[in-house]
Amino acid sequence: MKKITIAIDGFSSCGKSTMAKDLAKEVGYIYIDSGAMYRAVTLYSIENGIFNGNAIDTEKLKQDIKNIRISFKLNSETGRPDTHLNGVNVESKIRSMEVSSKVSPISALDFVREAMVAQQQVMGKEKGIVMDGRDIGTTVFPDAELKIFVTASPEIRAQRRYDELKAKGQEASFDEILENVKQRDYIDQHRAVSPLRKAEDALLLDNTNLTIEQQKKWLFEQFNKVTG
Ligand SMILES: Nc1ncnc2c1ncn2[C@@H]1O[C@H](COP(=O)(O)OP(=O)(O)OP(=O)(O)O)[C@@H](O)[C@H]1O
Ligand SMILES: Nc1ccn([C@@H]2O[C@H](COP(=O)(O)O)[C@@H](O)[C@H]2O)c(=O)n1
Repeated sequence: MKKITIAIDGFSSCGKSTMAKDLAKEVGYIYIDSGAMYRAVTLYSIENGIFNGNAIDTEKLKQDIKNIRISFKLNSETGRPDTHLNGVNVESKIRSMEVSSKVSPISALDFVREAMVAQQQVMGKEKGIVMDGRDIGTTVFPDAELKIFVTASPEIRAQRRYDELKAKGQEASFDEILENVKQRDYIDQHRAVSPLRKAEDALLLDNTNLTIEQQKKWLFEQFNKVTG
């Protein structure tokens, strides 16, 4: 069967990667979490003195960006790809609240986006890929055969993230998570370069009242409609 490109965009913590991973596994496609790439650049910036408080040394990051290598390696225990930054597994570190609170200003920088989008387009050039993010259907793969835009209420998104962190035994504050979700949505929607928005030809999915199984079934149906 001819392979297609699938772009899943939407607001933070609304279930994009859950849907994308499940579909990719089901149909044997590559899965790429583009948010993990921006998170890895943010972690690099935190660890290499590019942040002074919330101020970003953009000149240093501009020089360093070509030395930031991001790759994904399958974790045999979780069955999911782990993010590696310059050869080091940073999957756990990039999910911290510190990275979450700093990632949107980093991802708003034009030269950072240029570098990430170029890498993402190389990853998807053979098709057979499911990529989730904010600008996949609008900028990275504007010709994707299947585009989905996911949304859910901020409160339910924060609750899901809170439950996830609690289940992992990590410290979490619901209010802090809700604030972060709203703040990232705002910055992501209002940045000058590739702001978060629904592509005109994307299908809208509000999963506020859907279970993981229901949204999985819905996505699989959309995939079957496109691939025939
Ligand atoms: N329909 C759903 N009902 C309940 N929980 C869900 C649903 N979809 C996803 N989740 C859970 O919500 C949390 C966030 O989901 P996920 O990480 O897939 O979101 P995301 O949109 O990829 O987030 P991010 O923007 O941070 O990349 C996870 O714990 C996931 O298991
Ligand atoms: N295509 C993308 C993907 C992500 N971002 C930025 O990264 C942040 C973290 O992404 P998550 O998917 O892990 O939540 C996100 O808030 C965006 O700022 C992006 O700009 N483009």
